[in-house]
Amino acid sequence: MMPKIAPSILAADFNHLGDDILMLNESEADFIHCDVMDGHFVPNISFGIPIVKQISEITEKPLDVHLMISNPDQFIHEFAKAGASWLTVHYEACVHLHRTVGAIKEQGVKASVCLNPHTPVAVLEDIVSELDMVLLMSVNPGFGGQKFIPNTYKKVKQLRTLIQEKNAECLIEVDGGVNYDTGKLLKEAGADVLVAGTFVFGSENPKEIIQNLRDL
Ligand SMILES: O=C(CO)[C@@H](O)[C@H](O)COP(=O)(O)O
Repeated sequence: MMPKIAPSILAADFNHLGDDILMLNESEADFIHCDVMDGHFVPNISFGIPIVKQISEITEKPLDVHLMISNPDQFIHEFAKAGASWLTVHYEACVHLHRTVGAIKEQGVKASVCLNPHTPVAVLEDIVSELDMVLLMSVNPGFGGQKFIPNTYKKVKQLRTLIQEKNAECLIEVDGGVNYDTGKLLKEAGADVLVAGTFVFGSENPKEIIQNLRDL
């Protein structure tokens, strides 16, 4: 099956963000991936609710909002109101993960949980059947343009096995260092959604890159 492609606007040109969003409307992108960073859970600050809201006003694509923040429960309602179709929280940031997932669903938003590179897939055993998506980080979260961590291929396969064992209906998304080479191997390992920032926006022709990633 063709992977879905979620360009990460962290690598977009923020002086012309509107133009990049309109360009994505014309592309084959399946989602727009929005990386929200708080300078506490991750060592970087990106953007927050007002930017997500403004993007939602002009995009035709579902917004896939990745919350790299501490205490995400505090902001679920606000991000849902701002137009998120998908909300991803970090396993490592949630003490009561089951409650947090329930709170996301109560807003009518698809619920997703993210694992950092060091967190084993097995921690999701008792929650995977409640999830719409799992996001596997293939770099340490906080920055675009980092090198892909190859252990991710094994985690994708383990997660696919877990999803099958539990009869869950849950997409596998991978984020960080995605290009044609890593993207192809991720697809073969069983990934459903590829997030790509630098590879898309660092190119002369982002729409072509998105198309080619889908056709891998
Ligand atoms: O969440 C993150 C970084 O924390 C990612 O979404 C990156 O933004 C992916 O960027 P590239 O590795 O594709 O540049």
